[in-house]
Amino acid sequence: MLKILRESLLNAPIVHRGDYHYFIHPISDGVPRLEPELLEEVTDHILRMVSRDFDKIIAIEAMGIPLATAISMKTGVPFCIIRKRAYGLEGEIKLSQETGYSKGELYINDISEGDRVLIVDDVISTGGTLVALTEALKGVGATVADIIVVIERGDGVSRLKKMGIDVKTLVCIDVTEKGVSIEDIHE
Ligand SMILES: O=P(O)(O)OC[C@H]1O[C@H](OP(=O)(O)OP(=O)(O)O)[C@H](O)[C@@H]1O
Ligand code: HPA
Repeated sequence: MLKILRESLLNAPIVHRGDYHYFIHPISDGVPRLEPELLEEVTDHILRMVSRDFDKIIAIEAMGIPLATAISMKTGVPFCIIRKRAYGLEGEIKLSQETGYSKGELYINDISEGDRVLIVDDVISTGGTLVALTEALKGVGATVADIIVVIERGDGVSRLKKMGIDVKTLVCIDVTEKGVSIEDIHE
């Protein structure tokens, strides 16, 4: 299980974004191409790890989108995208996103009080994105049924755990300038 994910991570190239060693991978970048076999391997695994008790899937632009699309088609549950662009619709919520290498704004639309959401994303690193998103969802009154992230690096998961928020991940990696190594894989 997760054979394609494991092998593709071990072959991922590294580039520098300031001091940050950034790995480039089909799931986190769509580069190189995302083969359907990898997307299916990852999506099937996600569906084995989460409770099925959600009525909306939330994806974070950009690379949460292919995952949410596949999960939506397998479950019949609709998905909403947290966008980097404002629409100016009534009720739109703006949040500040800070990652290990970038800062920007995210905008939530069409999430309401009482929604039970599955949050899906490609990578968790510092946890900055998920901290901001989960706080905003709490403000809206939505319930988070599960948070599932494919690739874990850094201390984001323990940062969220200290806040009482459980994040499930498929694989935990370490990234140096030499490449990716696998620390833990949830097969
Ligand atoms: O845990 P953090 O340090 O917050 O990092 C994780 C975030 O970084 C990436 O987003 P990015 O803004 O690079 O978007 P992308 O999906 O467009 O690559 C990734 O998709 C997560 O959303
Ligand atoms: O190193 C990374 N690579 C791809 N996406 C990411 N999102 C956070 N860190 C990374």
